[in-house]
Amino acid sequence: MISDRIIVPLDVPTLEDAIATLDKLPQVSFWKVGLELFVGTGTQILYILKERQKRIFLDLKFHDIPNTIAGACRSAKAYNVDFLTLHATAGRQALQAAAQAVGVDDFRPKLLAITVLTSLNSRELAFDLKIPLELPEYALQMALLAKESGLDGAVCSPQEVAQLRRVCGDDFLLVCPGVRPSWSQAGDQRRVMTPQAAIKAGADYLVIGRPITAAANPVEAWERICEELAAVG
Ligand SMILES: O=C(O)c1cc(=O)[nH]c(=O)n1[C@@H]1O[C@H](COP(=O)(O)O)[C@@H](O)[C@H]1O
Repeated sequence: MISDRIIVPLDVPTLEDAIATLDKLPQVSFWKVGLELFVGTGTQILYILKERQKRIFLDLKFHDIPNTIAGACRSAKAYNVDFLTLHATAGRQALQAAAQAVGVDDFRPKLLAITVLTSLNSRELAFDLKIPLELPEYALQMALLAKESGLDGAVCSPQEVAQLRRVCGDDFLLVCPGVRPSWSQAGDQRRVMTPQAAIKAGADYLVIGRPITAAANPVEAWERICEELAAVG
């Protein structure tokens, strides 16, 4: 089902808020737990999601030295989450250490590398971060580094997903935040596309938060996105 390819982030500060969001949207099968909720409330939400038989994307975006990354990945594996993120810019050794730490069994989380955050534009990449490559080329290089290092996939903007799909192949998972239906606000996202365009361009999964969770009627927003995606076929 196309709706199983939409991941909704639980970007809220408390467990009560998270549970209220889960209760409001029982149709959602895949939830993302990120820094705000995890730092604020710890691991309890992971058990709640498991009890409700939901898939879990643990988005802690590790960025550290290889030894620390490996330990963090081993610790995260214990929660039986489906996806886990780390920054490609942690470097080849750290990415390889992460892949080795989670192992090859069926219960390991799929490791996804952040390429270039969807809140950045090409000007910031060049002038603030001093990256001399064009943004799409840099995102592609980060994805290739992740693939060569043994990761399962990458997180990228929908604006780069077609190129990453072409070069990285069909068995490399591509997860796209920065997704905005035509009727929603971009907010702090800089490189956005609509859900239909992102799926057509080759995304496996879409991360869509505020257009659903901050909508006046989240269920209606969710259904509208699902209907729009169903039309893609
Ligand atoms: O790793 C992520 O999920 C992520 C990577 C990225 O480049 N951009 C990005 O927005 N995200 C996450 O995707 C979600 C997007 O939420 P909305 O902007 O509300 O749709 C947030 O939870 C972000 O932390």
